[in-house]
Amino acid sequence: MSSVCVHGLGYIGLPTAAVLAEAGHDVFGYDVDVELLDALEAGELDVDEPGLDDVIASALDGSLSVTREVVPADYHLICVPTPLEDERAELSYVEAAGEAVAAELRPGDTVILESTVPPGTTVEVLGPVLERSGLDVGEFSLAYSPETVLPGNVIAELHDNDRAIGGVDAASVEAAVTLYGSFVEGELRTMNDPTLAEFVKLLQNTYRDVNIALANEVATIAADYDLDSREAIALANHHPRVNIHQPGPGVGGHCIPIDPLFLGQGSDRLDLIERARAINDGMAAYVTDLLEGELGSIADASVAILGVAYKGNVADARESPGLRLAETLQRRARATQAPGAEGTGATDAEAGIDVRLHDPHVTDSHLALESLPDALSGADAAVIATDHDEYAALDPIEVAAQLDGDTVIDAKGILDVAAWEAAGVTVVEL
Ligand SMILES: NC(=O)c1ccc[n+]([C@@H]2O[C@H](COP(=O)([O-])OP(=O)(O)OC[C@H]3O[C@@H](n4cnc5c(N)ncnc54)[C@H](O)[C@@H]3O)[C@@H](O)[C@H]2O)c1
Ligand SMILES: CC(=O)N[C@@H]1[C@@H](OP(=O)(O)OP(=O)(O)OC[C@H]2O[C@@H](n3ccc(=O)[nH]c3=O)[C@H](O)[C@@H]2O)O[C@H](CO)[C@@H](O)[C@@H]1O
Repeated sequence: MSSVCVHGLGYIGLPTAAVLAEAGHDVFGYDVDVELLDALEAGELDVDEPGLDDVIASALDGSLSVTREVVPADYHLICVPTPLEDERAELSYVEAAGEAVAAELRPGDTVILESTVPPGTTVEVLGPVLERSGLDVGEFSLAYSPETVLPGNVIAELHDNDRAIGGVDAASVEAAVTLYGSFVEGELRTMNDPTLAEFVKLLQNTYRDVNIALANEVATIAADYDLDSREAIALANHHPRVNIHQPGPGVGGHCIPIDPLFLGQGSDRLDLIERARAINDGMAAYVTDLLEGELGSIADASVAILGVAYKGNVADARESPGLRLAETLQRRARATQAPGAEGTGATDAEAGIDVRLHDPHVTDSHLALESLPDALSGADAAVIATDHDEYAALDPIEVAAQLDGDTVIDAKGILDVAAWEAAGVTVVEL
């Protein structure tokens, strides 16, 4: 077993550190966020992921220790953020982690980058930073191995997913295989090229984004033919080589709306990929059109948005389709009231629209979330923007009694339309 220093104890790094400890390694978890380290040391876990708190708690009782300084280790695993800023991947966190590793790097150690990055980052950005240690690549091992876990199923996927491993040389591949082989039950797919592994990771999320854009466009076309898009997609998917994804109010989360754009960092050939982004982002305007179609005008409407988490049964509201819809409704209402006033910063009250937000999972105090009765009470319409189980289980008779109007836009296709229509609700599905 080896010593492993994990850099970045967020959504990816903390479970990875815990699973490595579970596999018997001596794991040191390092993060620049001191409050996070304090909370971990105090055993105060704030994780929104099934089964994760138990795994982390038992790792902290075992061979996972929180460290306030980067320590020398056989392996350094870098799991720091790589946000998109001004259309570029912000790599300063990777560089900072690289510098901290360089200060402790010893001949024979292995550095593995797990963060999602534009192709070329491991070799062109991280490698040179690590060489500030005085060691050349080759004297230490260097690899890229992307994380592919699905939020909501992290622990299982950490173990079960196949893993791409791209090393700068055979020794780097071998070192990374030894580490991942200690806890991964999926296939380890190795390549002597970190850039290829970086590219493959981006392709996976790009495939999903483009496929969802197809589903979203199909939904708008099906509506023009008065057809149920989900039924049509399900029927089309019976073909052995067809797998169209599901339409929705947009694509959210910290990965899929962002990662495809990383492909554009070293290439100006993105075309379909950028169009897919625009189609997915444009679903907020399409849902707004649907509301206008039902309500006539939204300028003075009260609309309850049910769901600001980016997807069902999670608490993460990053790149939230529900919040994008709220902004789009407000912009459209302003433009409707005073043509040309779009983007002038007029308030809701001036525009007359009342957008209420509800989410049973999200706890962000900045979002002015309302209780479900407050959100629904007297509203002209409700939009299901997230496929939380709680929304699928809503009682149509209760909701119909709370709403003033009778329109529900089911942008996630989770309601039993017959039951809702029997309760007097007009359901518009995507
Ligand atoms: N969240 C996901 O579902 C997911 C899945 C696959 C890949 N990824 C990728 O993994 C990477 C990490 O994502 P995340 O969701 O865990 O992010 P996160 O924001 O949850 O956690 C990152 C952590 O890194 C810490 N950090 C920042 N700079 C640091 C430094 N120099 N040294 C040590 N710690 C530092 C932050 O304080 C934070 O706690 C990103 O590149 C992301 O795109 C995320
Ligand atoms: C290739 C892949 O699987 N990658 C996963 C993805 O995780 P995720 O949680 O971001 O992915 P999704 O569950 O797809 O959700 C994204 C958004 O798309 C909407 N959606 C989804 C399906 C659909 O048919 N129609 C939709 O509209 C959904 O509501 C939500 O807003 O990225 C992680 C980080 O890289 C990966 O680690 C993880 O493997």
